[in-house]
Amino acid sequence: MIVFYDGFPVNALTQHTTQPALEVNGVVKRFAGVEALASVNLTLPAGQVLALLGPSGCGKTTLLRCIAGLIEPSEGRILISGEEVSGPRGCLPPEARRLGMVFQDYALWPHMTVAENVAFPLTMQGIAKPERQKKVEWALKTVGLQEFASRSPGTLSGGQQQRVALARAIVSEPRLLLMDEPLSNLDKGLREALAVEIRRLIKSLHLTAVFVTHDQHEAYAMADQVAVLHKGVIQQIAPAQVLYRQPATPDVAKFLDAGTLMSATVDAKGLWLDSTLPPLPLCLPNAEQGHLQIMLPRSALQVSSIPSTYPVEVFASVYQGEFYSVTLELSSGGLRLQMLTQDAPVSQGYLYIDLRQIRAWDSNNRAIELRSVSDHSYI
Ligand SMILES: Nc1ncnc2c1ncn2[C@@H]1O[C@H](COP(=O)(O)OP(=O)(O)OP(=O)(O)O)[C@@H](O)[C@H]1O
Repeated sequence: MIVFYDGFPVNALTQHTTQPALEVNGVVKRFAGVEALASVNLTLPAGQVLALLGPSGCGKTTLLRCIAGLIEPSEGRILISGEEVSGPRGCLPPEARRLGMVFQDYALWPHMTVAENVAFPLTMQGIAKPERQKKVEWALKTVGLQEFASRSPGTLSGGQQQRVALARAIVSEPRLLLMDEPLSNLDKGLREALAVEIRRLIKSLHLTAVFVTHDQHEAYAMADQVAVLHKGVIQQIAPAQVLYRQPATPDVAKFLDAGTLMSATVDAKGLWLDSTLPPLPLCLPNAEQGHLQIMLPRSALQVSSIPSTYPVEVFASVYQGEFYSVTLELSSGGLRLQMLTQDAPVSQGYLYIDLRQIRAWDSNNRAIELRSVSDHSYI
């Protein structure tokens, strides 16, 4: 089937198939003495955008480069649209993988015009000039830069240069679009605008894309699924809302800064945040006892003037535009908790906690479900 976008055929972009666009199976990458990736598995359906998110050194770029064919995995297989591009039988070079790539520093050739930069992959493929011109025109129009075709990249702004890089990445109808920190060289306002623009473009062309970022807001703005990496391991792959509300491990919760992470103890009396405070009415299934890691999400906390078991004081409050980021101190214990509020916080009050929102993990970092032993969800 040939599909047209803005009058131009984009057949290869819109291959309708049930095959995943990308499969990564048991990929390990070792550099001398460093295991950058430890058995990574993921499957990305066609038409989806995946963000690789995580702290510096967690292996995001290594994974993207393995998918691109820029480095060879030590173990495992990578399939693009069902074709093995990396595995025990060897590795296809990047140029044979039919990918589009966008880099953080744009990687445009300064001695070529914008149009020549965009045409470059087509020239390498030996595509004849008339077709090349047509496709370059389409790609530049798609990113809104048709007026800039004869300009030198050096005369463009950062955002415009990244759009040229994007045009070059899509011009040869890639099976997969790969982007390495595509927005991190741009200032905040432009980053947000371009994130939305890139996502719209990817969706309108029915592309499948994988991008690396260390910025969770960028990941949420652009991706359908976010994979959080920690020390070469994918800890969780999920849509942003699931990730934020139900982080699979304490490392994910910590990286997303989704609330206050702390250790706690559970016994027959309840969940103890601190030995000087009354326990929360929560228990484990089968009445197990022991040490846990828990997270109290910001959204689970409220402060009221109506007395509760937990008197609190506002330790610090930072106005952040539409809300205040507040650090509370539990009066009796000195324990500090993070919360958000839209109204200017009063200096003291009583804490109410939505018990249903508390997340817990056992000593092996496995998520476990807490059960309420109270009739109330807020205490
Ligand atoms: N060519 C290399 N030789 C040796 N070690 C490497 C090489 N490339 C990456 N590493 C190591 O592998 C680990 C993962 O690096 P990688 O660049 O994938 O992380 P990252 O998550 O992309 O980090 P950042 O956000 O800082 O770019 C790091 O410990 C890094 O030092």
